[in-house]
Amino acid sequence: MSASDTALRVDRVTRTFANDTGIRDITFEAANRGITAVIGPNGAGKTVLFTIIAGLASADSGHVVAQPGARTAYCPDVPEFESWLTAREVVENSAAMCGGTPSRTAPREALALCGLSKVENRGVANFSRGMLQRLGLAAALVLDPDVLILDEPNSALDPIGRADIRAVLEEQRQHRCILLSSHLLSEVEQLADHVVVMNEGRLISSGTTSQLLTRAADPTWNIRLSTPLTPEGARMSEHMLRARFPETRIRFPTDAICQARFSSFEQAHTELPRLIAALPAPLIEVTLEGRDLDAAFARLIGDPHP
Ligand SMILES: Nc1ncnc2c1ncn2[C@@H]1O[C@H](COP(=O)(O)OP(=O)(O)OP(=O)(O)O)[C@@H](O)[C@H]1O
Repeated sequence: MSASDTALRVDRVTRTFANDTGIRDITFEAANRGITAVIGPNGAGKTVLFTIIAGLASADSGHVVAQPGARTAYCPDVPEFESWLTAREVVENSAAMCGGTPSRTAPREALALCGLSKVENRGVANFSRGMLQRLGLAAALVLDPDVLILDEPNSALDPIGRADIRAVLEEQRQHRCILLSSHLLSEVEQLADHVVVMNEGRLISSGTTSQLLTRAADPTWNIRLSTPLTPEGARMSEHMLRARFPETRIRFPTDAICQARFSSFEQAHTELPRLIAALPAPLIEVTLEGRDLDAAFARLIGDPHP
């Protein structure tokens, strides 16, 4: 990533606590347009990292380098607001912190974007956690930040709310650097350009979403046949294919799927087309097993039961 494409560089950031928890030696870069997701199990250090990037906490060592004059907004997972304010007042107060610089997003527009127009005049005291999350995002958007940090922005949202916020982030990614953490890995997979994986305070992987999926994937393919085989046909095919491809683990988990596990992606590159040609029926689909972020994440953090 060139310096002009980089919104911020996290350089060997360490912050530890008395109980030996915290984060250690975290280094990565985030692009100035797009979504960088930070994922990791509970206690991995995502919030500690975000509060340091946002300037709300300091590191023991290391640096966070942003573009000169860049504005940062941080939204915690369930933000808290003064209970006597209305939603609109919360967002207007936030906009007032812009210090006279015109924001790309006006308060009422931000409320509308986050699905809060109908309740903009309601007091926030009785807002649900999901509504507070929407409001936190609206209050952050009116600041027109160059770096928008969202700590688990969808943890309290229902499926419709998640789709709404996903649409907002899809649009906002064109204007700013968005850093987000989430345990909903299917959401991350749809949204993120770059994924940073943390575990027990350390960075264990950083790369584009597709690099991560490929790096963590197993060289196992499921080949779906157009016509199911008889049990006898499947047994005979398995026998014949195993004899012909002795280095590949071949089985028929169902009567219409041949599963082939290669020793490496390199071996698969040469063997998979030959195996397909040797199948007893035409195929309709070839998919890489476990090529989703949940499976990649489980493998990266060493979960023996992904
Ligand atoms: N102020 C603090 N004092 C002591 N320990 C802390 C403090 N803040 C965080 N920790 C510890 O640092 C570790 C990382 O915490 P953090 O909240 O960043 O995790 P997380 O990845 O955000 O987890 P979750 O997914 O559960 O939100 C945890 O073990 C936590 O107990």
